[in-house]
Amino acid sequence: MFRLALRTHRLTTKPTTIGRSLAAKAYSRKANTKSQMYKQMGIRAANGANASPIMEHTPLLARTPNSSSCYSTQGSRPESPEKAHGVDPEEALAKPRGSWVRLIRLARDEYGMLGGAVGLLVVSSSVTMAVPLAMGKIVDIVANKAAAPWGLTIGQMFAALGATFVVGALANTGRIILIRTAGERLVARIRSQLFARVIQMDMAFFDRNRTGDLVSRLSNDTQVVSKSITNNVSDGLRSVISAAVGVGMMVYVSPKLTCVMLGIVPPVALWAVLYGRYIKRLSRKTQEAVGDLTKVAEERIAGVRTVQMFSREQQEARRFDREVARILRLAQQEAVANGLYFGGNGLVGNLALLAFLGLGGRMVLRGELSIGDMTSVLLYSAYAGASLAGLSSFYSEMMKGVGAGARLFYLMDRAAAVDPNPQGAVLEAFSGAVELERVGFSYPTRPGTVFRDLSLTVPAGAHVAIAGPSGKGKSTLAALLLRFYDPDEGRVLVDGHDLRGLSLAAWRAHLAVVPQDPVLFAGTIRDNLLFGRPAATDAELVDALTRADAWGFVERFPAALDTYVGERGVSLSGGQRQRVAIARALLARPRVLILDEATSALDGTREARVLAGLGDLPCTVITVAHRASTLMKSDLIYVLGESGCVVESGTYHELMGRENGYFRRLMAAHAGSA
Ligand SMILES: Nc1ncnc2c1ncn2[C@@H]1O[C@H](COP(=O)(O)OP(=O)(O)OP(=O)(O)O)[C@@H](O)[C@H]1O
Repeated sequence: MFRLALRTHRLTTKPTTIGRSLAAKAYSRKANTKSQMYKQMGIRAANGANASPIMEHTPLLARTPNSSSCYSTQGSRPESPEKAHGVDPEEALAKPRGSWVRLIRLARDEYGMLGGAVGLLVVSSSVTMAVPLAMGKIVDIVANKAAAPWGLTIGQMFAALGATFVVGALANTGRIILIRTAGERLVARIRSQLFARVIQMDMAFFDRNRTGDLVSRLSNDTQVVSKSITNNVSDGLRSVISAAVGVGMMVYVSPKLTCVMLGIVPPVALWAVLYGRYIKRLSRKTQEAVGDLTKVAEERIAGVRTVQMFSREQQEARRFDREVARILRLAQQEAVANGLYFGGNGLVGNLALLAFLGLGGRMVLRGELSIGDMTSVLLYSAYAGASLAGLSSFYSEMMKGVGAGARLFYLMDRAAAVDPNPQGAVLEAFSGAVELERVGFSYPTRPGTVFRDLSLTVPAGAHVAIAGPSGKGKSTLAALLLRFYDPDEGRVLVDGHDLRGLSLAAWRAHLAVVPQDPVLFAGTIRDNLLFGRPAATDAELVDALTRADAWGFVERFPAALDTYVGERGVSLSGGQRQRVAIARALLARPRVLILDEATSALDGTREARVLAGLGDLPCTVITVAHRASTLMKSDLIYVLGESGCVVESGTYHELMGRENGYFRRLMAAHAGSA
């Protein structure tokens, strides 16, 4: 079934190409010499006029590392300080992106709801603002035996006031429901958009940013932002309405008293602006600190086995405490700022009240003002004063939102270092031939060069192995083929096309990589396999597991394919995880399969069974391996050396036959250490 499916795969690989590459591969296993293999693959001999890239490269590769023209630059440049704590250096250099206008625009899909809420707010605020006037009238009715306004009886006046309050309460209820709903919808939308952005970021981004910080942005920052433009805007508008109506009514009742009370506005406004700016800075720092805290918690809980293995629970608890203390310090700074701000405001308000009572009392005594009017102005000024405080807290909350928003906008705006080129070419008939042409590469977070002038060719359908000492770039090759990174120099070619010209998603569909420590997702074995190809049937799952020598143990689990594998696949052994990951890769029907020490946890017999299961696959297989048993099965081996380029290439027997050859010494060292 699986084989049938492979044949009908949508990749319309030319039958002749497959046939030729398979025949070449089959033959090459029997062939004793490299020249026979190349000949069969249709590649001309090394000394021919039109030698293939492999053969052009061979004389260089045949040199020992000392004689190689490649020279080591690894670590030659000073390493950039990698991010250990706090902000991604790239982000720190990015221009500030948060502005309140942009923040408000985030909520454009909720403008309707927010508009409705504003309408209801006007109703409820109008009701609230009618209270002081009504109070003043009641005081005058009681103190001066004045008549109720508009010819109403006192009973009717109380009934009308009661009805007005009910309308106000209903409007307030509606406002709160609309605002909360708009806020939650906004959080949900920003989270979805942000996650979709983050999951598409290039690997350099993930090298710099840690999971916990990104999770914190998705959970905390989104909430701060949403609150600042829903609840906060609503409260701010209520303050604006209260302040405007309050001041208007004060002017209407007594312009003279109003002037005294308005004298406090300029200092309070200045105080509020200073406070808001301070809070904005503090908010950004707090969000970063919360990000770091989440980072530490996430990493240490995920790695709890290692923590306990080294009995480092206390140490890690202390590390967490340090992060908690950092947030606490920032919260304390905010508390002090808060206290000073509101304490100062209260003092100014009370001093203004004293001035008001002095002047107002004198006016009442002189008969310039009734007690009821003085009561009204007093209540309106209390409302207006509270609104001023509300306005400044609106400003500081907005600034908090701008601070948190900057962290979100950075993610939304960041251009991918690797262009996914969605309009790029799609290789419908990809043969599986891969070539690296004079590739130079260093990781963006670590300038020391990994590859310099690296060239190698992997013929279609061949089984090629990459060998070399640890840390010389074997896994990096897979990363370049996946376009997790683009080379700094040179090109990666597939069927002669530069990878950068291809649609990234379409290209990756041709490729499957199984790393040494593959990650399985929390779920069942079936869920994990279907990740490779969601439409696969059970028979195809079993076939892929059989090829990966995994069906034997899966079948014996009581729940078989429906066995839960735990987070990152922890409830499987390392070897079982590797084999399930190989099966998952096979289900993706790749034209190029990269096994990056993907069988390292298996014993020799099991590894041989897995490799035998892959033997007749119509795809190019690139294996990163140290073991002689794996390397022996390859048609061609490229050996990466100290110099960041290929130092030798050939079949296993050719390379082992070289007196004092690099590969031979490498294998001897490996055998010695094994
Ligand atoms: N994401 C990364 N960011 C920065 N440097 C990296 C990254 N991944 C690998 N490196 C560095 O690049 C170099 C090559 O690493 P790579 O993993 O390709 O080596 P390798 O040959 O596969 O090693 P091994 O045999 O130990 O698996 C190493 O010096 C490594 O420290």
